[in-house]
Amino acid sequence: MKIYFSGSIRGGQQDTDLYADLIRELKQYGTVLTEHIGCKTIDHTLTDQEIHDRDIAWVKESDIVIAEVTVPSLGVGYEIGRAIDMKKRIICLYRSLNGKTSSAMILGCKDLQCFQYSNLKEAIAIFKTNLKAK
Ligand SMILES: O=c1[nH]c(=O)n([C@H]2C[C@H](O)[C@@H](COP(=O)(O)O)O2)cc1CO
Repeated sequence: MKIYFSGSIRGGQQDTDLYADLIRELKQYGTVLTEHIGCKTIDHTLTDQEIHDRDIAWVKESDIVIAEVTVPSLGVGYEIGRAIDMKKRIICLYRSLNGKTSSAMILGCKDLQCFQYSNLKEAIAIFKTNLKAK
């Protein structure tokens, strides 16, 4: 199974270490196409168009999109929208921080499987229940 993991970069990188942990867990279920999202170092060798075209090609190639949507990100929202149009299975994970929740455009979309969680242990349990190990 090919997994497109989506998480904030320019929207804010405060959760990058958590993304790395989630990606490490997801590798038990398939190939993660976007390991760079768990890495704080940004590759400045690619143009914005190259990043966009590469990532949309990866979304197309993927069997499932798993998005961590706690940090609001235009790119993550855009990828989710494109993946919906491509009829991909999409799981969104979000944490409630300071009483804030995620967008109604995510939580209210019936094409998405959204799960609230608090920590890595709970995310691991969500993966176990909803994904098949390879
Ligand atoms: O350098 C990048 N590399 C990259 O792969 N992306 C993609 C993957 C992420 O899931 C998403 C993050 O969007 P944003 O940067 O708007 O937070 O966009 C986004 C950027 C920068 O916008």
